[in-house]
Amino acid sequence: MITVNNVYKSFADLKVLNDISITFEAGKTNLIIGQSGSGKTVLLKSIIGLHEVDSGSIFYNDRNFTAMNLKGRKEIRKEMGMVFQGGALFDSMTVEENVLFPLNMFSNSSEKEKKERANFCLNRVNIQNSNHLFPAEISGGMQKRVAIARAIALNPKYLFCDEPNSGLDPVTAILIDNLILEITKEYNITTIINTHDMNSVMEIGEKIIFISKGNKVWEGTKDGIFDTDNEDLNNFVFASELYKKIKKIS
Ligand SMILES: Nc1ncnc2c1ncn2[C@@H]1O[C@H](COP(=O)(O)OP(=O)(O)OP(=O)(O)O)[C@@H](O)[C@H]1O
Repeated sequence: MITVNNVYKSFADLKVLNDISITFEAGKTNLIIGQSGSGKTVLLKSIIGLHEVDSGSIFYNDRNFTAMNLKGRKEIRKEMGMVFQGGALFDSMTVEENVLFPLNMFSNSSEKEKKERANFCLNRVNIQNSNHLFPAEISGGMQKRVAIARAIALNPKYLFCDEPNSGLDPVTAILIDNLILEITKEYNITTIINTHDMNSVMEIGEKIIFISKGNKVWEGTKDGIFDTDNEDLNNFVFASELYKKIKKIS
């Protein structure tokens, strides 16, 4: 579980996060949604410690991450997996080397064990016979799967995904979403996903948090999202013609 308590964050005069409090539960896909510029990435980066918050606190289970020194944070970082926008694989490394990277950084296992673990993770995301290929030689969907394999290499307790299916066709996007959902359940991970994508919300959103102009204005389940009176959320959800039609039908 990750708990965000009364977090504020500004850049000079720009107030980006305003009194944000959220509980992200383990074994669930927690989706942060909101318009471009609403503060989703700043929130995610604050949670993982890439931004220092101005005030408030972030707890990993009962551990106060905000109050920790670098050494303490490093221990918690070992428990985090990350899938960034665009996959963010290292272009100069092969598929296998990409997945070995966190193992080489943080694990004391033998070379043989690390290789076995990398191959287990690649198998888990259905990547076979591609260990020697470079990211430029595989499709966007495969790149995302390799990024997920790399993110789970160290058996994370916490998984962070920033727009994990950006740039993918709708069918591949749903496969990636479901892979993240399955892994979350299988390993009881606290998973936080930033997304604009209403298809992801409907496919895998177990807990949904809607951020607007740096404020948390709504949280609930995907079923509740169509019944809300919140005008900002309605504008976001029904921005596409498809969802306007769904609203009319339901
Ligand atoms: N390092 C930074 N310095 C100054 N301003 C920043 C910084 N990072 C983000 N911002 C500003 O904070 C606001 C929120 O940005 P953020 O990237 O969190 O939005 P977002 O909701 O993730 O948008 P998108 O969905 O387009 O990625 C924006 O106005 C952005 O310009």
